[in-house]
Amino acid sequence: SMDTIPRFGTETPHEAKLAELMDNIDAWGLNIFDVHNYSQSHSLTSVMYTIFKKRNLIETFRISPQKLINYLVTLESHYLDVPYHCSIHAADVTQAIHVLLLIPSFENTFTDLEILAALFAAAIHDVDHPGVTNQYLINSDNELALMYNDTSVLENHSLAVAFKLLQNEDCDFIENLSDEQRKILRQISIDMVLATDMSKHGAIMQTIQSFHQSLKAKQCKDSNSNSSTNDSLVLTEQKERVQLLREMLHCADLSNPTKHLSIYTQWVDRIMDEFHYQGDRERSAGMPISPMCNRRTADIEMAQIGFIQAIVEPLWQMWAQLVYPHCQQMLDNIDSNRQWYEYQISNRSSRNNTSDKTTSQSHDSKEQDKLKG
Ligand SMILES: COc1ccc(C2=NN(C3CCN(c4nc(N)nc5sccc45)CC3)C(=O)[C@@H]3CC=CC[C@H]23)cc1OC
Ligand SMILES: [Mg+2]
Repeated sequence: SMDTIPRFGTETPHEAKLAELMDNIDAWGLNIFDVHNYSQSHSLTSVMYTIFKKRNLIETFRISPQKLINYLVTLESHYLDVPYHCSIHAADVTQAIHVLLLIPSFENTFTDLEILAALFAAAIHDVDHPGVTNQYLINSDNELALMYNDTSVLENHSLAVAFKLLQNEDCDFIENLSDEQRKILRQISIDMVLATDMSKHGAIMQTIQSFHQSLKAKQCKDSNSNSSTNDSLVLTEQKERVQLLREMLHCADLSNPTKHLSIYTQWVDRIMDEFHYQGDRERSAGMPISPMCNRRTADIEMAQIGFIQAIVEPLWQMWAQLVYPHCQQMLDNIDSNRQWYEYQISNRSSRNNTSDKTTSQSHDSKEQDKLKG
């Protein structure tokens, strides 16, 4: 019954503190690491459950709250304890896409089913990620590369794991969706998660410019000029709405540099931990060491400046243009964060290097050791 389900989906002695944090669930500035700590390491469950309640999705799709919690807790437990691609990353990306969906331009754009699919895709998109890249799995003849013929190996695997978990009767929170709705949810989720493979980044950047220009042309000026959303995007084709959702999840997946510096640098520590563990394995296996993965020659600041300039800033500039002025904060954070890393580099020459900066995160490397094989 309802009274057995805690307010944020999981039992925690810090419910008051979690409530305070969840007041910011609609804000770009939510501290997902605090949510993880105060939810007893259930950030993905508590964020998803809170968003579902807030968006009234439990009523709209007659979802059993208990089955939703069962699914979320099981999904969360299938994220591995790796430095970056853990359940906190899934919670972070899910909360980010929730905020992007709140942008006034999209007030009348997506159906409830598309919103359900988008949040689901974000929550599942990296489940059971082993903390190494597709290329590493291919180069090391990993079972997963064999299974998926070297094609979007990690993304295919996460989708398969996530949908497998849904087959468990106790976790099937979408049982009351019609067959047609289930088919659409599955179709949109597959499309969005496969698009988080960075090998698809170029294709997304190719089409985004012309696609957004066509959308701006269609943008309807609301006749009632004093309404809050005087320029909402209305797209008649589901195909176009899914393309927008695909870009939105890709933006959310590449949103670390759009966050406040104190949050962003924690993600940098984590991704570099993960890349350096992979580089250690490549080195000891006599394999070529992948870009940014060699801890002995790592230039963390340069890698971030390259990541921002080559990938993150161009993508977010396209996105911000479409929803102007609603993503200015993201562009401002990207700019100040890039400048901070440039300042770190300019500061190197004058700073006497007494000790190397070790990453501030100490991670249990048991998941990484599994891969040593
Ligand atoms: C916080 O800091 C970070 C967070 C995430 C990543 C990721 N990086 N990549 C790729 C990006 C392109 N990459 C580049 N390769 C080469 N050769 N040159 C260059 S210049 C610039 C990049 C680059 C390879 C890794 C992934 O696929 C991850 C899985 C899905 C999304 C993004 C994730 C990266 C971060 O900081 C670097
Ligand atoms: Mg991924």
